[in-house]
Amino acid sequence: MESVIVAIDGPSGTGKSSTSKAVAAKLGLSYLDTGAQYRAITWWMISNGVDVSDAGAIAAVAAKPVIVSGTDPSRPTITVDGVDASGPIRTEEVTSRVSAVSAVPEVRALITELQRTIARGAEHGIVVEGRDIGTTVLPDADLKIFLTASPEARAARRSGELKGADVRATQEALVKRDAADSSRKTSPLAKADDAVEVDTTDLTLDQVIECVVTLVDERRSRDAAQVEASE
Ligand SMILES: Nc1ncnc2c1ncn2[C@@H]1O[C@H](COP(=O)(O)OP(=O)(O)O)[C@@H](O)[C@H]1O
Ligand SMILES: Nc1ccn([C@H]2C[C@H](O)[C@@H](COP(=O)(O)OP(=O)(O)O)O2)c(=O)n1
Repeated sequence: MESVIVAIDGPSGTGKSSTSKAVAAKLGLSYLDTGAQYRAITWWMISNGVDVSDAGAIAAVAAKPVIVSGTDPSRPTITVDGVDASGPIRTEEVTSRVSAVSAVPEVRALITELQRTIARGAEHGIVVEGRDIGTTVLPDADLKIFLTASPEARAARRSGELKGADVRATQEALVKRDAADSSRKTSPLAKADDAVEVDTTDLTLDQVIECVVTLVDERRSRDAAQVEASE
């Protein structure tokens, strides 16, 4: 089977991580959570006393942390300087600061390069999820998906995860982060022109997974037919 690269983008709570992991596991592909990488560098900045409202200060030290992502979809990992960061990157403190850190062009250049290296190294192909994968990181991806869902549905999903969190406050924080991620100058959250948009508001997670697996299969059949026709 030919290697395949799938880019899955969209705002927070649309189902990118759950869908990407499941699709990668079903199809025997690697999996990369690029949001976790931006969270990891944000955690490092906070832990090292860097003023995250100062883009210059962030840029000056952006190359220091060594971020390593494990790409097995059944057990994704992330370390910073050899330390497991999977817990600390999900704190409210990191979530509220990640948009500022990830808007710094030097940070994006370094992390984008890391993401391309990981994608190139994935033997059987990879599902990469984020905000700018289809537009900037992997513009030649074989399949691009853009997931959407209503702010209400996304907030309900997120507050279900953060046990006891207030849905309204969660929705406000989420909408604010989307606005910051969509309006930054460098590589904003955006749908690529050739991405397939899937509104997940009224779909179950299983339906979304099935939809993406079908799109990958269709893409592979189309490629196989083209190769046959050219032989
Ligand atoms: N289609 C769906 N219907 C209901 N819940 C979903 C759906 N997709 C994802 N979820 C749930 O919503 C939460 C956020 O999903 P996640 O995959 O982390 O989104 P994202 O990576 O886009 O932020 C998770 O708890 C997940 O199980
Ligand atoms: N390709 C990416 C992925 C994430 N980011 C930034 C912007 C996002 O608000 C943060 C966190 O992303 P993450 O996917 O972990 O966020 P959620 O799981 O959707 O809450 O990272 C980015 O700028 N570019």
